[in-house]
Amino acid sequence: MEKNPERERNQIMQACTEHGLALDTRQIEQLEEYARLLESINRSINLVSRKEESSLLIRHVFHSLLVGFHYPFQQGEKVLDLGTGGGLPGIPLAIAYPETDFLLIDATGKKIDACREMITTLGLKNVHAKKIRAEELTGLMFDVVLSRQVAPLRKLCRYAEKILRPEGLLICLKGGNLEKEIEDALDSAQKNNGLPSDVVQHPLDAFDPCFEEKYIVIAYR
Ligand SMILES: C[S@@+](CC[C@H](N)C(=O)[O-])C[C@H]1O[C@@H](n2cnc3c(N)ncnc32)[C@H](O)[C@@H]1O
Repeated sequence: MEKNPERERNQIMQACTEHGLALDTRQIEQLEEYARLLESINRSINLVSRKEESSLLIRHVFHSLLVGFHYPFQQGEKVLDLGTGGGLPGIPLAIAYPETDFLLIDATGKKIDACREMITTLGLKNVHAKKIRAEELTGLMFDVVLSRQVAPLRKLCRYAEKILRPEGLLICLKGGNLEKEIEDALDSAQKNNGLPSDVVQHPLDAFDPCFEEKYIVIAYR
């Protein structure tokens, strides 16, 4: 799809306003700058699919912001982005919610280096990046664990249940038919007395045709 920056900006601003996510001019500029940095770094490090670069602002940045339509992050909350890659969904959400603390983790060091470079360039103070595997993370607790296109729900639940506060949520961005995956996660949780006790799936196709068969999946304790 051909880029139309003004149309994309208006699309994002309108949807965010309608869903109670107020973004000021500086935040919009930071989101666009992040999309440019991602596109540029993506030429040397594979952070996002290259064939999708033309509408990167919509496919990746807007897609990440949609989490905020279902979970408005609060001041002082601690959020983990597990398997962040090039900072998705953590960096767009850190821009949109400057009073919330985000930690981005990934098993791949060069992706974390790229995240750190983008965080510094964008001047973000509420987001940090660390090279570590999810299963090695100890001593930290989070209000929300986020994950976009990383692992089956059952596996993400096993990681998240050890690091989520009692009322905490696991929020995933996923695609395709998720019925079997959700059933597996619920079965496994019942056997292990773990996360999740319930899973809710929210379709995203109303926000843009490129989100057809994409969902926000929320796993509750
Ligand atoms: C398909 S990429 C998605 C990246 C990003 N979330 C996005 O939406 O563009 C999956 C990422 O998860 C990371 N990953 C997979 N398993 C992980 C684990 N157990 N701990 C930390 N990172 C992991 C990989 O290194 C990779 O960068």
